[in-house]
Amino acid sequence: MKVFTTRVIPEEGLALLQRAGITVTQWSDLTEIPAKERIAKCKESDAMLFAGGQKIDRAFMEQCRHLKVISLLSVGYDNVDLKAATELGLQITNTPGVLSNATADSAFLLMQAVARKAFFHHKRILKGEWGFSTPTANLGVDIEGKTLGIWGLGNIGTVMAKRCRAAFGMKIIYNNRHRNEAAEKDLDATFVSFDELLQQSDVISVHTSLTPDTKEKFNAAAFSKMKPSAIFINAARGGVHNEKDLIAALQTGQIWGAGLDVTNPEPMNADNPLLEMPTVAVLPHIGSATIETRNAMSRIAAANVIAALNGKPVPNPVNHLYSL
Ligand SMILES: NC(=O)C1=CN([C@@H]2O[C@H](COP(=O)(O)OP(=O)(O)OC[C@H]3O[C@@H](n4cnc5c(N)ncnc54)[C@H](OP(=O)(O)O)[C@@H]3O)[C@@H](O)[C@H]2O)C=CC1
Ligand SMILES: O=CC(=O)O
Repeated sequence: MKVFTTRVIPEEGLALLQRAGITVTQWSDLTEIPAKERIAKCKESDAMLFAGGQKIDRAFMEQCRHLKVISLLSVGYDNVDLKAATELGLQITNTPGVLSNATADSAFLLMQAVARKAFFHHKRILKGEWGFSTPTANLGVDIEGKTLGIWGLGNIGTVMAKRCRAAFGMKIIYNNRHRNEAAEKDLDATFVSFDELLQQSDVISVHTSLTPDTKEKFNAAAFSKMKPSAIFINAARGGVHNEKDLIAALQTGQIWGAGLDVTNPEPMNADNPLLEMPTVAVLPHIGSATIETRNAMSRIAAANVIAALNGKPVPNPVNHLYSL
């Protein structure tokens, strides 16, 4: 049995595949595998393991119907045409749960970096601009006791809420499509409408998946309803906010700051005005990028491949989610 991986995967997942007697071929180049090459590799393989957000569309999958599984090394599957996959009988799997802590930690880090303008100060020091500090200079804002609004209180959103409650005694409000009663009980979280979330939050942290419903939900209309002191955090997908509208909201003081682990497009251009703003912090989509977490993700992605190649039920299917 043969699996092709579109990026070099962490050691632990690789070892699991090899121990299961599967021949692993990896795309070791640091650039994205070209589309033609990807089809050629698919034709030689029984399974594919995808890392990164490369589009997996109907045209590609029509040529790869023989695959026993397309195993994603990610929890997000917005890059896959799930409807087409299911119609073509292709199993798609993901790696939920194990990356929730690391990803929430990146949102937590961004929240504090924005509140204290940490990235801006770091850039100034690099430029030799330590400067003369006065009691009214270099001021950020406190987080303690403020209201955190989570949009998408699922696995990652719940960890972010826990962290913020434990560290800063934040009051938690949230908006989902469905109420999360367990989190309401555990975190004393209050379900609010989307507009109430915008109006009441001091920090809004986005943790929804990217879907037609969530696409560019944070646009001019949404930013105009937020507090001028609000911090916007997005560690989900860049497509959930409209970048032009975010820039305008920051420039006109409609909101105070923004922390982004995800941008649209990725990578962000180095001349993007967001990178020059004192109350903005940007990370290059590193939410799950810790040694422990990426190894855990690779073990799960490998387990999905091994199950599929052995004709067993895959542990983490996502096909059923396309109709939700
Ligand atoms: N920055 C990074 O590196 C990473 C980013 N991610 C992103 O984070 C996302 C969330 O991951 P995870 O927490 O594991 O997923 P979950 O499925 O556990 O949580 C997603 C949440 O979003 C809610 N949601 C979905 N659609 C809507 C909507 N239209 N309006 C309001 N809420 C909605 C869901 O609740 P309900 O359906 O009840 O409304 C659910 O609570 C991933 O899809 C991925 O895109 C993930 C890992 C790393
Ligand atoms: O963005 C990362 C993911 O796991 O989804």
